[in-house]
Amino acid sequence: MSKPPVIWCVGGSDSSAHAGLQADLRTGQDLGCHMQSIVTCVTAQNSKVVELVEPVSVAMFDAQWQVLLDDVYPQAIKVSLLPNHELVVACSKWLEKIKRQRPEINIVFDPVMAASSETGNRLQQSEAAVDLLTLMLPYVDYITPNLLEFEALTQISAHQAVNQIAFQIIEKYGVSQVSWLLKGGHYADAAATDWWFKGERVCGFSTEKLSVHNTRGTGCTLSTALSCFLGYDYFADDAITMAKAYITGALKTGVQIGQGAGPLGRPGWPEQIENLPEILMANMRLGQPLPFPMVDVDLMGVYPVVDSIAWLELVLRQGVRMAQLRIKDTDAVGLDEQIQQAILLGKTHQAQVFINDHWEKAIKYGAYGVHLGQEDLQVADLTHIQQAGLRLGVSTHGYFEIARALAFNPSYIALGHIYPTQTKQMPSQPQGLKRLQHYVNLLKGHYPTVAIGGINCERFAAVAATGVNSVALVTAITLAEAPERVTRFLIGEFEQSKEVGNEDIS
Ligand SMILES: Cc1ncc(COP(=O)(O)OP(=O)(O)O)c(N)n1
Ligand SMILES: Cc1nc(C(=O)O)sc1CCOP(=O)(O)O
Repeated sequence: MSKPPVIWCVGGSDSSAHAGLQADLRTGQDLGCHMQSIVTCVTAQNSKVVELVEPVSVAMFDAQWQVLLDDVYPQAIKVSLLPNHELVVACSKWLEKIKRQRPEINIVFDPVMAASSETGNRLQQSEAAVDLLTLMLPYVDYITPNLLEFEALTQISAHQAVNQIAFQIIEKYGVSQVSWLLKGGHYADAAATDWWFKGERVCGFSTEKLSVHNTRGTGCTLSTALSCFLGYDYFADDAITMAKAYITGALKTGVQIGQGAGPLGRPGWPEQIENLPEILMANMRLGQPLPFPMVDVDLMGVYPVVDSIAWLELVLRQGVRMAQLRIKDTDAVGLDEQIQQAILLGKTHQAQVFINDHWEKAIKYGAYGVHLGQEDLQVADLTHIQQAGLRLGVSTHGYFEIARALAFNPSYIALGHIYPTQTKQMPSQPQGLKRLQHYVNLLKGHYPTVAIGGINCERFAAVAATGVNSVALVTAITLAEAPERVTRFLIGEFEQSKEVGNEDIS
């Protein structure tokens, strides 16, 4: 069994366990991480009041860091409540040391200043906020203030255009490694949009604002979930998408414990498609409100992606019912003729033949569907493709791209790349089977799925066993010694995996 990521949480003990370290530990446990803690203070609080806050001594604080460091390095560190100035100074020294030794460890800082319970003491002495950013920002990768914390710490108004906020963050703190995640729960909008600022990059993660009562620990839970997903090595945009989906699920499952607002639920790995945020980006085209026509899922299965009519004919003759013509050269001789022949072959074999990239020609000649990458989605005339009755397949490489693709209501979603591939230079690491399984679980019953990238005869059965609707292959077929036999073998394997899947259900 693979080891769980180790995540350190630096923060205060909350006797009610609605927020603070107790909420952090439950979140990490829920996401399969091993959580370790560095206590900054003990608080006596319940769902209604913060009665007393007692910081630990700097000696105790240092001893916790040292003893953990003597034993193991974490994959990520989440820092939250630092109740006084001495502990802010001590924490920044530890972070400096760790960043010097292991710059790859992600540091997430949730600058807690006050509890959201109705009455009581401030959690952080006001003098601790002085120099907080100066001391912490050099070592932090993510900072996750809510609107009130953001304005109090930066003196930048959160009530202005997001490009203006981005500009002022750069003006004040320079362009750095720091990602600012400005949480939108306190805005008086119908939507809860968290804005991510990193240098000039601005991106919104938006969900409908939920009208729920049990909201204690929202900030702790979001920042811990983010730390956990970073600990699993997800990219920043994927980890933020997942953390937002997680917090939405947690808000929906909150429980009334005590007399004030109760704690959030712990909804497990984000696999509910309705909890994925809508992605908002400048210059990103709006989604496609009407769905594209559906594909016939029963005809999906083995999905060869080939670059010539000869190959297309070969695979269709073996019984393949879904295939793609992928000719990357826009100036290829006879491109129009090849696309027309591909469409005709699809009709002859009653197969779903997709055309990669060349959407205008696909429309012109009446193709069954087109397959587009994320960049193509920004430039292709999707309304025209849809009105012409073509299906749309979309490439994705993680949660962020999946969330973005959903706005277009595509006919299927391709998930890549699962294994290392020789066919194409990929900017990211292979996803592997575990991530594929999560994506399939997320999309099942909503969108047909296709796995692609490095899938060969040996790996095929394990990929099919995830329940993915289709497996796309290039070299497993085109470099095979006996491509006809391999294609038929894979068709048989896929049919068998469906039978096993059906047995599982019954
Ligand atoms: C089924 C399937 N999935 C992914 C791709 C890759 O498409 P794209 O992102 O457009 O990259 P190129 O194919 O253009 O390299 C695909 N073609 N088919
Ligand atoms: C064309 C393509 N797209 C990918 C993606 O992840 O989007 S991976 C890939 C190459 C697939 O080829 P092979 O089966 O030879 O590895």
